[in-house]
Amino acid sequence: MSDNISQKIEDLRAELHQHNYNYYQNDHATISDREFDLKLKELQDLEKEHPEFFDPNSPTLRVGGEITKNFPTIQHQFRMYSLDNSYDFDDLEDWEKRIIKTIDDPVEFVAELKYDGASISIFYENGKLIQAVTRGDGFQGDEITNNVRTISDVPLTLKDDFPNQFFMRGEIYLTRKNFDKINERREEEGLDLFMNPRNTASGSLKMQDSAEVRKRRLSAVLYQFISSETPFETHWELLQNAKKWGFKISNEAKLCKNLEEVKEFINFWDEKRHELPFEIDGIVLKVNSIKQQSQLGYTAKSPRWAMAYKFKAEKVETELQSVTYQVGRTGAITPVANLKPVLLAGTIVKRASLHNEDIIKKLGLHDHDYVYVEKGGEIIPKIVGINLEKRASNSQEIEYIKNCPECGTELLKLEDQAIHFCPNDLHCPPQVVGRMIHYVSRKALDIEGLGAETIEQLYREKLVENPADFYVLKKEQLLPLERMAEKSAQNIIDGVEKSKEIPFEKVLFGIGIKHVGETVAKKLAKNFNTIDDLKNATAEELIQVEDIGGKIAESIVKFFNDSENILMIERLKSYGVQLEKGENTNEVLSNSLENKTFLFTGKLSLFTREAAEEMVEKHGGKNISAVSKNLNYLVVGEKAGSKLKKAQDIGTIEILDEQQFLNLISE
Ligand SMILES: NC(=O)c1ccc[n+]([C@@H]2O[C@H](COP(=O)([O-])OP(=O)(O)OC[C@H]3O[C@@H](n4cnc5c(N)ncnc54)[C@H](O)[C@@H]3O)[C@@H](O)[C@H]2O)c1
Ligand SMILES: [Zn+2]
Repeated sequence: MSDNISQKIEDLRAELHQHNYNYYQNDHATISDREFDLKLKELQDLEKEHPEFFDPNSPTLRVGGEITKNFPTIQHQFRMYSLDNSYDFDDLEDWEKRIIKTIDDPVEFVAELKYDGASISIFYENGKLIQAVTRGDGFQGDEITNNVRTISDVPLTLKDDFPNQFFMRGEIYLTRKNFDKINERREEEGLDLFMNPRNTASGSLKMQDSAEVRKRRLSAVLYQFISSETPFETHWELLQNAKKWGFKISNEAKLCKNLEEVKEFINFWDEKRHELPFEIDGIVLKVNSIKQQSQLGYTAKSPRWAMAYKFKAEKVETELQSVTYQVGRTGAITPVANLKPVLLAGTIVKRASLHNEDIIKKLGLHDHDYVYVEKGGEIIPKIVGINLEKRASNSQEIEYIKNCPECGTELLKLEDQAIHFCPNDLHCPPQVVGRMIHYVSRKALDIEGLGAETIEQLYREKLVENPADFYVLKKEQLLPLERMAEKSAQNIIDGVEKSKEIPFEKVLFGIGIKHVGETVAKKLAKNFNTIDDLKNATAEELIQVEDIGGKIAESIVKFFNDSENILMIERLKSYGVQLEKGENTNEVLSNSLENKTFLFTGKLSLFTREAAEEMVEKHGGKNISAVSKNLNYLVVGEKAGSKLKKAQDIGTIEILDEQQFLNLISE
């Protein structure tokens, strides 16, 4: 008997360690948070009943994360704990009872949203951001200061009457909107989509290149002040003051006099959370009085003075009406479950993604099954189970399609990938349209007036089939189209004409060679002067170029081996599209800094001096080498010395930190 239990405990521990690893290290969970929490609870209960199997390394006693080898490891001066979970009001009442056993005075709570992101601890000294560290295993974490500096919600310098030295803890997260943008871009570039904002935020923080981190447009909220001396008596006052010092504090936090008010807060947000621009997975409750907090103290893993309340993922049952298959613009096939419409988490759900064949098989889905649908960590509703009792006896198992529903071509599946795709990239309608949409997109040829819808129409009318066709479009052909006024038709014609000025590197990106994203296109344009040089390059030669690997090289060679592609290129050339490097490779982004002079000093951490000077030039400004009356802006990094002093003495020079400089050029 006890052998069985010990085995069960060991199994659960091993399984949970693995899930922790998937979740924190790989940013790719394989079970839902709820399932994880249930297993953890099961282990907790078993350990409580059987203290003889105690193990200090059990996942019940440890914070799940770990440090990585990619960043310097920093010991936390104050340990970073996890939170205990509660799932209903009974759990909360039990928690209050435990508190009352220790505390005699009335207890107030601060209720906060539980942002679903990655936690961070940021050290400030004399009002300056010094260091940012991840939670790691709670005792030590990864030092990711440069990455955190790129997040505009995190102040680099403080204002007002801040304490000398302290840590601010908070959550780095991604808004739904920025998450969608990242995925749209990834889709354009033919990359796998990210699963949810949480693991994207957490993964972004672990990138080595902080310039890439900046592009992810992360957000941050700060929710905890930590120091050996606390300047206020309550958590609530600390939050209000932190706001004055310049921190982004959640506007939704609320001071609650008692548990009743806490419950109201929870009920409110359980319903309204879907309207927030970011995801939360629950509510966090904290005892307001700092004195009471220290009386309550900590368990091995979490503070006794705080509690997470986790929302239930809503789950509903509905009928599967059919499975259809979508062909993406890159040829990827996505099976979609069409459902009998049902209300879930505030929206009517009619469809759920089934992702790929393996998932359908794993579910064992039959036609017209009654399925359970959940909106959990993923944005898109998900089928999490089947009500087998309602299955018709003669129902058939869903059989995955063998051919492309759009063009009939036999589908392919790469060994290391779960998805099928249609290899007919030149003639499969969604892929043909996708390629043209990509060509006109902002980062490619940037043809205004030509949106996805118009291109679809033009394609249906057989007016365009590949990007070269845009250049022979006539106004008379456009005018008969639906909702096409004289002016919009002229805009398209003008936009197409203007695209002939777009530089080579963007054209290279635009023609849609698989695996050639924006950055790769830039590298190629640096190394090959003309499209013909690129066409004539062998795979071996291509691999010599920085950042070009075998997969990309192969794809380039394949592209130029296709006669239709060659024909398109020749046509583009004949219409005057830039297919070689122009003389003026220094592209100009704006003239917003015209007549303004800049100088950079000190240790820069958001960008290199070279990159900064390039930015100035691209916006029409000028870099000069010394501080004088002619200088308009001095941008100071860390440890700026004599130049800063001299500039201050002159008095007319505007002094910016790095963030302010970025704000200036993005205005
Ligand atoms: N699906 C999986 O495989 C898997 C694996 C491991 C963990 N998980 C999930 O992660 C949870 C455990 O993660 P955890 O240890 O980070 O605990 P947690 O997410 O349950 O709670 C602690 C964290 O909440 C965050 N937080 C957000 N808003 C906050 C606020 N206002 N105040 C204080 N903290 C706030 C902080 O980052 C803090 O570290 C599990 O309960 C589970 O749901 C899932
Ligand atoms: Zn096809």
